[in-house]
Amino acid sequence: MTAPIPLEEAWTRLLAMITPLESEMVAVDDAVGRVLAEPLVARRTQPWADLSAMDGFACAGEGPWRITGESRAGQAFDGVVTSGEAVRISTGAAVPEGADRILVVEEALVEGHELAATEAPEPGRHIRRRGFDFASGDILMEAGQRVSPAGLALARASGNGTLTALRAPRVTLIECGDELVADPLECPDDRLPASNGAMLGAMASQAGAIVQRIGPVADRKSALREAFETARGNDLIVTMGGASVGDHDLVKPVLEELGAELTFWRVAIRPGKPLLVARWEGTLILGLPGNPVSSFVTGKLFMLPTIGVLSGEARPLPVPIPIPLRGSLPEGGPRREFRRARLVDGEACPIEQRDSSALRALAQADLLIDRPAHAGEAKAGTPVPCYWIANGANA
Ligand SMILES: Nc1nc2c(c(=O)[nH]1)N[C@H]1C(S)=C(S)[C@@H](COP(=O)(O)OP(=O)(O)OC[C@H]3O[C@@H](n4cnc5c(N)ncnc54)[C@H](O)[C@@H]3O)O[C@H]1N2
Ligand code: MOO
Repeated sequence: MTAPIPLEEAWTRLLAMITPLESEMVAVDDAVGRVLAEPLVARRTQPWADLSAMDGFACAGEGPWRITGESRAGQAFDGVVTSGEAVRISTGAAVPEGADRILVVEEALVEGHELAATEAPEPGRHIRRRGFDFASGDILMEAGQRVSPAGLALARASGNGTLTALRAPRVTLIECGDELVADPLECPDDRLPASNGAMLGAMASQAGAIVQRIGPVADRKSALREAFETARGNDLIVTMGGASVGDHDLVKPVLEELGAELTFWRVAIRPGKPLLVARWEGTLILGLPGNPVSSFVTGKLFMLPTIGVLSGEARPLPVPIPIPLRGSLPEGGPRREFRRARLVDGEACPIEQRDSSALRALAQADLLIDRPAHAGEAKAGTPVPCYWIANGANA
């Protein structure tokens, strides 16, 4: 048996075997979660004219002024404002030609058509200049960027109805184990409701994948082989469980029988050591360990980046954020460890429970603290690298 490889080497070898998928046109309203294949270019200028940022009066020169009309959002004043004149204006309405300052309603004294100010408005104040946000032809988002809800709004505001994105990856998740039961309401005491498929399925969907789930599959080679055949042709197959060295751990032997090419097996991380990466025809295979926390951590560290590269993400690997430690951490062990932690008052507070089957502690964790192998003791207040996992009270 070969020794587990370091995480960085595992990432390098995994990323090297993934090719991004093809691109297609997508309606912007369906584009959230998709990754741009081409930059998003503005097709209009925003704002289209100088606009008022406040409700009040667009004034020319220092007051007092005479009110000569109104400019509303969507219905601009079509005259010119000359010195000593003003028009009523609403937020988002065009500032008429000649007006050089906005007097807000709260500081206006109106008597009939006469207008004075309790506070003299500064020239230029509360005016949003034409094109200050973006101008037609500007690149607003780069290829490789995932479209967020704000990105969708930007695409619409910039006059785009479609964009070019990579196809969403098709991912099949297979969970295996004789002890697993699909229906949590119908689970005898000596069995276990399957939970990893649902958890990893939700993570994959959130990452933009089209998810199919198979299982729970019995610990029989023929059953597992059949599951792989059903998933054949997908972009990615993720198995959970059966990845270790027990007599019933069948993922590796079945993949070998199917003629899959094993890229590596076992990574020097805790939890998650028995991770397997292979390729079967054009399909990538990730074999995640079955312990639920191990499944989650390897899902975060390997499945999501794989989906990220397939989807076209420019930066698929998780980015650590340094967060000061609450309390201290003892010296690290021989395996690089991902410790669950809560975010409390801006500090990373490690959760005592480290067992890789403990789902309650996982569901309470906001963060994974990345502890290098043989790390020295970390004292209270030391910034430690953390990955945001959004499970806990701050999700
Ligand atoms: N002799 C050794 N034994 C084990 C080693 C080792 O190096 N030598 N590694 C341990 C580590 S670390 C892990 S992690 C596990 C991984 O085992 P498998 O991937 O083969 O997973 P299983 O044995 O099938 O299951 C482990 C555990 O998780 C539960 N499980 C599995 N699938 C699901 C699911 N879909 N939903 C909920 N829970 C699931 C399963 O019931 C087991 O309790 O191996 C160690 N052993
Ligand atoms: O490495 Mo296993 O994933 O700890 O329980």
